[in-house]
Amino acid sequence: MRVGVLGAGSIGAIVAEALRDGRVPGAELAGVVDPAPAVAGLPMCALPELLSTSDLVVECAGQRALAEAGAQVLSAGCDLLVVSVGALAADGLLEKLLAAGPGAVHLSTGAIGGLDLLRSAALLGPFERVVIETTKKASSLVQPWMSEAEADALRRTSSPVELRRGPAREITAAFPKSANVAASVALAVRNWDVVEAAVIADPAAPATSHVITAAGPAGQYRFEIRNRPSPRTPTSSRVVPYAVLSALEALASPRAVFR
Ligand SMILES: NC(=O)C1=CN([C@@H]2O[C@H](COP(=O)(O)OP(=O)(O)OC[C@H]3O[C@@H](n4cnc5c(N)ncnc54)[C@H](O)[C@@H]3O)[C@@H](O)[C@H]2O)C=CC1
Ligand SMILES: O=C([O-])CC(=O)C(=O)O
Repeated sequence: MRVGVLGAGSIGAIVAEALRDGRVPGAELAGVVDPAPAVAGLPMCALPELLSTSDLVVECAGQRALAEAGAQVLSAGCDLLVVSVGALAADGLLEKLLAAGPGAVHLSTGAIGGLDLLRSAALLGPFERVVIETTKKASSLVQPWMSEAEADALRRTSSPVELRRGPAREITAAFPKSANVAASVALAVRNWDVVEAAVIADPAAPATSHVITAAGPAGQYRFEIRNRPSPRTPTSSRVVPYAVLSALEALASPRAVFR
């Protein structure tokens, strides 16, 4: 399987290096598209060239890049592995991608787990309540839409502060580099409206945490994830490129894969 990488920042660079170095059985690196890659020594190319040489493209370039390039990837016949899952909160984007085929759409589990169980349980009956609370280092959560006063208070805070709480669709759009996981949970439970998401800024947070609680007819669940942040891009957890590599391994050589 020839894999193209769209976006070679903290996630994509690790994915591209592993593919280049032959560390994913059955997969090889077709090329990398990024105007400003995080590392040197990758085989850079333009998007049209990537699409003509890849069987599958991994998007690790951000929500806007997925919205702009996703349909083009799929209509070129490449499968697409999405990391910026939160882009799918935009009205109609998932439908547009699914209609753009022949390429198939895959979603990365990214920074969290439990999605398989939530997905299974949602088949028995709708969840009554689902909450995902994300806590990150305060300084990494400043957003362009914040007022100068709010951004300043966030940089200076000495205690944890809940920045926003609301529907998953709104929170993932408000924190596009930090709350893709809220969209992943909503897609797993098959219902955007039941999922409440919160983003909490903690100046002293040694790790990024995601706490997912869910209750429905199949049972009650609580997943608590504490991830080390990426040293390069602290909004992203260090495990995310390895979630991508695990998915690529399963797609390229499916041997005893959990489904
Ligand atoms: N599903 C999940 O659990 C998670 C999803 N993410 C998503 O992954 C994205 C990438 O994360 P990182 O690698 O940590 O960010 P990063 O900022 O380190 O890297 C992003 C890279 O994409 C490049 N880029 C931007 N627009 C591009 C375009 N149109 N075409 C090609 N390259 C482009 C940038 O130059 C940069 O090198 C985040 O923005 C976020 O949306 C991040 C963490 C977890
Ligand atoms: O990496 C993480 O912990 C989560 C993240 O940034 C996101 O969901 O956008």
